[in-house]
Amino acid sequence: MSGNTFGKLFTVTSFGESHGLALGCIVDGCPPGLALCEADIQAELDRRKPGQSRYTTQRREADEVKILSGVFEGKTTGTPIGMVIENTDQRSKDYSNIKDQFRPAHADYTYMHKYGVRDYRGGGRSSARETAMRVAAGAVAKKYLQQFLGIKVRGYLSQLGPIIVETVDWAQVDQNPFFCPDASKVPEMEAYMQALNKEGNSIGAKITVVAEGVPPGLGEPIFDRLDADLAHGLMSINAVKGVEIGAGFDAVAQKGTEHRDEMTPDGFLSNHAGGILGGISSGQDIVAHIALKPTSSLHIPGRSIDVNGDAVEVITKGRHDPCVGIRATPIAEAMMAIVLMDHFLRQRGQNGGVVHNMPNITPR
Ligand SMILES: Cc1cc2nc3c(=O)[nH]c(=O)nc-3n(C[C@H](O)[C@H](O)[C@H](O)COP(=O)(O)O)c2cc1C
Ligand SMILES: C=C(O[C@@H]1CC(C(=O)O)=C[C@@H](OP(=O)(O)O)[C@H]1O)C(=O)O
Repeated sequence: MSGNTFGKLFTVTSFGESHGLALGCIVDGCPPGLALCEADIQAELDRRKPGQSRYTTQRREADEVKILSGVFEGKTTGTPIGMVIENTDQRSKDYSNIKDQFRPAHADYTYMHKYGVRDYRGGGRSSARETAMRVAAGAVAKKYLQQFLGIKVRGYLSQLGPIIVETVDWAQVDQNPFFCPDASKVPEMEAYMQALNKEGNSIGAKITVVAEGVPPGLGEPIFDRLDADLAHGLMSINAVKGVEIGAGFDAVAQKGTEHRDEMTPDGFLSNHAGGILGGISSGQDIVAHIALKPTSSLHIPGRSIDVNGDAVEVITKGRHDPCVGIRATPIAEAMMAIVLMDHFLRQRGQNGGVVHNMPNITPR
């Protein structure tokens, strides 16, 4: 299988470049009978699309999705679901002066080493524009998980540079351009981003993503552990430099008595494990955090080399996200939903379902 496909039983293959004609994906493995229409997908795409606030890239794309196949009379048929989005606002000329130069921290240098040729119009295939298709595929998984299993996947911005979010009110997440769950932090974020934009610099961010209602028993014990697959899915998002499940790196400083999630007949007493034990879901909320690096394309000159190996100063024109994390919440949700959907199908294939004759441990 090529590196352009993700998953084992619920697979997502994407194609397309940022400045090409279109982006598309094929979602294979979705069971028949799920009511699905373009509006279901569009609602998720509209959360991710560029050009919606002054704190994101000013490239303006409608990201209007067309479903080409796999849906008949409003329901999935079980055959591959093909979806496509046309690119309309490329402005490739902005990149002509750096076509032979490598932007430090972007993928230009490594793509050239791997392929010996590079689509220098924008980020080409390395542009996070590709994540539109993950969001489209994730919308299918999200809908199935919610409708047939009662699983809800949602996320939020938990840190923007030095600004840490401590209070989570889910109702506020979609009410501001940051996906911030604490409205009282929004003015601080706006002021921070305005100062950053003036400086022409970029900043990192952290996203938290949570799946509620996941039954115990999803996952695999060894290589394809649910946490390993989640880490793969989340780390596969552009600019992600770290993934934590549950306590993550905080576990280093914890003692066993603090970290272990004790159980009572009424449920777990804490969730440091992030809902996964031995690679298998415990029935608690699945909690993951991702760290996104600051955007590499900057108007501030940076030292680099060109295709001949000569020293150059790179200045990137084009339109860029000053903080890529601001738009990453729907993408992280999509990747978590895709992984859970894949493991649900695997569990159904091997065990015929997810309900076992187990003591009734109520998830916290
Ligand atoms: C939602 C989102 C938007 C992004 N926007 C930009 C951007 O405008 N300019 C840029 O240089 N990088 C942007 N990136 C990051 C690049 O796509 C990424 O750094 C590049 O593909 C290299 O991959 P790596 O950072 O994972 O090594 C964005 C990433 C995400 C997730
Ligand atoms: C277009 C989108 O974001 C792009 C992500 C991106 C990058 O390098 O990742 C670089 C910029 O675009 P280009 O490919 O033209 O350089 C962003 O505008 C989008 O998300 O739809």
